Amino acid sequence: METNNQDAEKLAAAIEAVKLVKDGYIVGLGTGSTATFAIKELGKMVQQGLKIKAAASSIQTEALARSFGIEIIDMGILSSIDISIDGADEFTESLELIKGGGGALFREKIMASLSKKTIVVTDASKKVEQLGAFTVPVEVVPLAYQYVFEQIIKLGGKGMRRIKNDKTFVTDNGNFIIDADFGLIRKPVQLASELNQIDGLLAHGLFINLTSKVIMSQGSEIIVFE
Ligand SMILES: O=C(CO)[C@H](O)[C@H](O)COP(=O)(O)O
Repeated sequence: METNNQDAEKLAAAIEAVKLVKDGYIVGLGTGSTATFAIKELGKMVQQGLKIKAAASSIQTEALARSFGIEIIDMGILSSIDISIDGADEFTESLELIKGGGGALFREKIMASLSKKTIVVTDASKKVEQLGAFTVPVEVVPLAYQYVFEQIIKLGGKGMRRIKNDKTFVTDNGNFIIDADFGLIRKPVQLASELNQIDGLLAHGLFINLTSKVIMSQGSEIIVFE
């Protein structure tokens, strides 16, 4: 369960991250509760005159950004994004992440790939020694569902179809999510590369070499990993 303290940490990390946004930037907007704090802060800055355009990593984020008057551009026409700000479900000091708890991993991964700088904002609960306490979300094209599910088992994982409100969760791209439990992940680079080879698997939540900086808030302290 989220605590007020966790929310205060998320807000503090978000406030620190938005300081890196400059006039004229194209900004990538993440998805989730921590990214939401950053979007709201950026919204205030836009209302005070900051000139930015933004690419959104989910339909929900796009609606929130527009509600603050942030101009949205289609990510599909961009060849680069100046900076993106997003959350994470887990991160290590070597800037490897698990993302996708909110189901936006595919767009978030494309956004991070396009970004000159990707800033991850977190509270202190997200820092781990080794990834894997959080299951790895895997976005799968529905017709490949059973095939991908069985490939995950072959890699030593246990898959679970994501369900929300008693129904199969459907991503913004019309796909399903398998939450794959690989236990503690000793070789995230190897696992990421094995998952990348599965046909029908659109994206997985292991984000390797995609993060410039993690801004973590812990109590009244801001700690930066880069
Ligand atoms: O990857 C994500 C969404 O797909 C989020 O960034 C991640 O789930 C963290 O969310 P929150 O900030 O709510 O803890």
